[in-house]
Amino acid sequence: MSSFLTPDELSGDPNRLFSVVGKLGEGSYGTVHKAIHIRTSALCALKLIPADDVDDIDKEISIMRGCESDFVVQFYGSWVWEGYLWIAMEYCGAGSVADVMRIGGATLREPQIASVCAGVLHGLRYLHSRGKIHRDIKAGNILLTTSGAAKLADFGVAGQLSENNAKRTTVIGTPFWMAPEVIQEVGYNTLADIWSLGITAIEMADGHPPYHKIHPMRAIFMIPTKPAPKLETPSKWSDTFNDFIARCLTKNPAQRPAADELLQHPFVANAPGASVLSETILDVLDKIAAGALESDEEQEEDDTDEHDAPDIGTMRLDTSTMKPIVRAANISLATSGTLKARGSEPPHPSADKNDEEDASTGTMQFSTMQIGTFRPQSTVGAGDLDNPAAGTMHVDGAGRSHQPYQPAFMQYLRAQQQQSVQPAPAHLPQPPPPVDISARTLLARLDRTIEMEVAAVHAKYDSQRTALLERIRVEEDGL
Ligand SMILES: Nc1ncnc2c1ncn2[C@@H]1O[C@H](COP(=O)(O)OP(=O)(O)OP(=O)(O)O)[C@@H](O)[C@H]1O
Repeated sequence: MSSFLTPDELSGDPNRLFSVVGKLGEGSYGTVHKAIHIRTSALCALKLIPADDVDDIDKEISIMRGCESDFVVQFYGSWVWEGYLWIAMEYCGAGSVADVMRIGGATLREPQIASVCAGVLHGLRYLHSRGKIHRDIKAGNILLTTSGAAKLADFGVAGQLSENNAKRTTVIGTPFWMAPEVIQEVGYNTLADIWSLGITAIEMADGHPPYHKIHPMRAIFMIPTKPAPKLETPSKWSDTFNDFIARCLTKNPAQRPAADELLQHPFVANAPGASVLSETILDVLDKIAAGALESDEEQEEDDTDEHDAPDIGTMRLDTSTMKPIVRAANISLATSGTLKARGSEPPHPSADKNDEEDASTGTMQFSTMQIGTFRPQSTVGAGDLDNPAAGTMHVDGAGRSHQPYQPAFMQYLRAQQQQSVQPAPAHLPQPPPPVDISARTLLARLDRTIEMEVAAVHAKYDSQRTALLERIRVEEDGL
């Protein structure tokens, strides 16, 4: 699939090209919105990143731009416009695998995990054959279409290997999913992604990665020193699945199989097609339509009161200090359309107390400052978009502060949001309920309805087709 954008649309103000339907989620670098390309009516996802970290951003774009695979989210175009980088990309209607598990309230079944792993391995085979390392494989970075196809996304920390530089040493990724050799800084290559896939398979089965109850900074020390993790209850799963995980989680990268080889493993070689996820996705879309996101938001607010510790997002390198940065992925709610983003598991509330354990316990002494810097969401540019009340100011190189630019559609969405949440003062009569629904709201509703109908048609087609194929197979076998 190539971009629907014409060359002249790739310059100038992107506001004129898209009608934004609502927010899909928020990562550690920016916000993602569902949008319609006005000229073609094509749906797409728009990622907005404050353009103050140009090196990182250029890398994400150049890696995405060069990819043409059904297993990698398609890049359509990008613009730098008044302080923000806009990236238009393929829209994946079911959100991330992490979203599906969270909103569905359940982990995935073994055939579903096999189907996702097969998609991820196809995506990795494609990337690795081009010398690219994803470096952040986890359920939150695997997107699903409404028909259940898995695609790799979020190339914010991906790396490119060259002939002169066949191994990387930068510590990067999300702590629980990191391969031992990445943490040890002994040099790593594409096989680091295979380790992260093994951890992701455990995440899809158990609902969280190994060591999730331990502070991520401590987990970083445990991953290289402890034996490779396994499923929480191996006996609940097939031997084939247990073996697939053991192969991915081979501690010595020299013995770890590559994506090509793993695609022959019976766990993925016999994996069912994407339709195995259809029912779960339909259920999730139903829950969203029934207001699951709204109740989720309330829950999120309650949780925020209880736990002060930040969610841990992807680690990236601070180019000025050459130390990893852990940005808090304090993610807010999708206002319409698809799914809310989910960060990594929050660190255990009591974990900080244990940061500096006695070396005699076998745990290395460390403090978070040695590993990197926690940056609360309020200091991350993207957070400013949604929280003008926090009044966060950006400071430019000359020390001048300035309010961040807001794209026109963000101002519109925010005004709409404020209208819907601000109660009238108690002493004034309540205004009559609004009867004049805006065209944008109607369009958003229409879009959501059609999307669900298309997903339902897909699911129906897939199940009838599977049944007919089975009948054909039985009839032909009987001949
Ligand atoms: N192409 C897309 N189609 C549909 N939803 C998307 C798309 N891209 C992102 N999203 C949604 O937006 C959320 C945020 O995505 P983003 O890539 O900014 O951050 P993340 O990967 O969740 O976090 P981090 O950057 O910390 O790894 C995703 O979790 C997903 O719910």
